[in-house]
Amino acid sequence: MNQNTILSVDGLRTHFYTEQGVVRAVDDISFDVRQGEIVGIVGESGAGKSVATTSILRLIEEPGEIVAGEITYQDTTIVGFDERSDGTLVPKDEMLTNRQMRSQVRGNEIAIIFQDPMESLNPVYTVGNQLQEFIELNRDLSGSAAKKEGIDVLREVGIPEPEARFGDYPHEFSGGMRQRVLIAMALACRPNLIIADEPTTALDVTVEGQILNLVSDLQEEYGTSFIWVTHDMGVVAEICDRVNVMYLGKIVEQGPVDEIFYDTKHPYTKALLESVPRPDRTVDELNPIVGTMPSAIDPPRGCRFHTRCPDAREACREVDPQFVDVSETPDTEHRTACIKYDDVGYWDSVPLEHASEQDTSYIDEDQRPENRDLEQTEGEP
Ligand SMILES: Nc1ncnc2c1ncn2[C@@H]1O[C@H](COP(=O)(O)OP(=O)(O)OP(=O)(O)O)[C@@H](O)[C@H]1O
Ligand code: NI
Repeated sequence: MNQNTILSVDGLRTHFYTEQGVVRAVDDISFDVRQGEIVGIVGESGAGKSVATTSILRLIEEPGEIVAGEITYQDTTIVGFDERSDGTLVPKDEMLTNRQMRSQVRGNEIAIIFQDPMESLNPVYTVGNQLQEFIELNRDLSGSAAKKEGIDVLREVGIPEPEARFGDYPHEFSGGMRQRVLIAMALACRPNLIIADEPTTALDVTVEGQILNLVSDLQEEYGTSFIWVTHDMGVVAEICDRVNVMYLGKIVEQGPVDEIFYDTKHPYTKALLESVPRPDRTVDELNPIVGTMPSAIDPPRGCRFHTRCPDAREACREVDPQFVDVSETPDTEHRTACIKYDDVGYWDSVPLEHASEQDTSYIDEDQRPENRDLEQTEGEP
C-alpha cells in the first residue's frame, strides 16, 4: 500500500439477492485512493460503479449485501470480516457501527454527490436553508456563522450573487447551478474524500466543462481526494489522475490515466476508448462496443468480457483472468485482468469467432450459423 493511501478497497463483493437470482453487482474489486488525487471509476451502465461507491459509504440496502472484502478508511474499518473455522465470514469487531458511519464518516470525512441534484435537494426548502442546516449539523457553527459559511461556499463554487441566491428554491437554479450547490454542500463539511457519481452526465458539454474545471481548482486548493464515477473516458482524461475500468462487477484494468490512454492493455478499455469522442479523433472513427453487457446474475465463465471481446480465444472462456502487473516501470502500478498478459495458454488457443452482434461462441464450432453448410445436412433423414 502506498503511504499516502487514505482509502483502500480490497476484494470487495456486493451482491443482491433477488427472486431472479444473485446479482453479482460488485464481484471482487480492489483499488485505493491516495491523498489529494482524483481516482476514476469508468464503465458502461450496469458495470457496478454505483454499487461500488455506495458500498464504501455502507449505503447498500436490501436485498443487497456486502458479502466479502475489506474497506479501510485511514485507520478505521468500514468493512471487514473474520473467517470462522467453518469458513463463514463474520463482521470484524472493529468494524464501524452504522451510527459511527453516520456520525464520523459520512458527510464530514467522506461526502457523496449524486447525478440528480433534485434527488438530494428538498424542493420545499430554499437552497440556503438546506445548506445552513447541513453546516450546522456537520460543523461546529450555528446561526449566522453557518449562514455566512454557506454563502462563502456558494461563492466558492461560482454561484453569482450568492447572498441573493441563498433564499432561492432549488427549481430556481439551472441544472449546472444546482450541481454547483451540491458540490458546495459536499465541500461545506470540509470532507477529506468526495465521491461523485456521474454528477455531470445530465449537463450539457459546456456546463460540464465548467464543473470539471471547478473541481480541478478545488482539488488543488484543498487537497481533497475524489472518486469520480463516469461512463465517459473524456471526463477521465480531463480530471482523473488514476482510473479503474469496470466491466460486469470486475475491475479489468487500473493505472495512471496516461498509461491507460497511451498504453492500453485490456480489450475492453480499448473498446471504451474507441467508443467515445476524443480530441485526436474524428467522429467517423467512433466504434460503439458490439453487443450488450450480459446479466450480472449469470455472468459468462472465464473472462466476463469474452462474449464481446474482439480478441477472445478459446482459453478466455475457461480461464478466470487474474489481475497482473503490466507496469513498465516499478512505480507506475498498471494492472490488467486479461490472460494475454498472464501466459496461461492464450497465444496457443484458437480465436473465438463472434457472429456480428450475437454471441455464438458457446455453440459448437460446426453448429454455428456461419459454418453450417450442405455437407452437414446431407446426413440427416
Ligand atoms: N437494488 C438492487 N437490486 C437488484 N439489483 C441491483 C440493485 N441495485 C443495483 N443492482 C444491479 O447491480 C448491477 C450494477 O449496478 P450499478 O447501478 O452499480 O451500475 P452502474 O455501473 O452504476 O451503472 P450506471 O452507469 O447506469 O449508473 C446492475 O446489474 C444492477 O441491475
Ligand atoms: Ni451508477
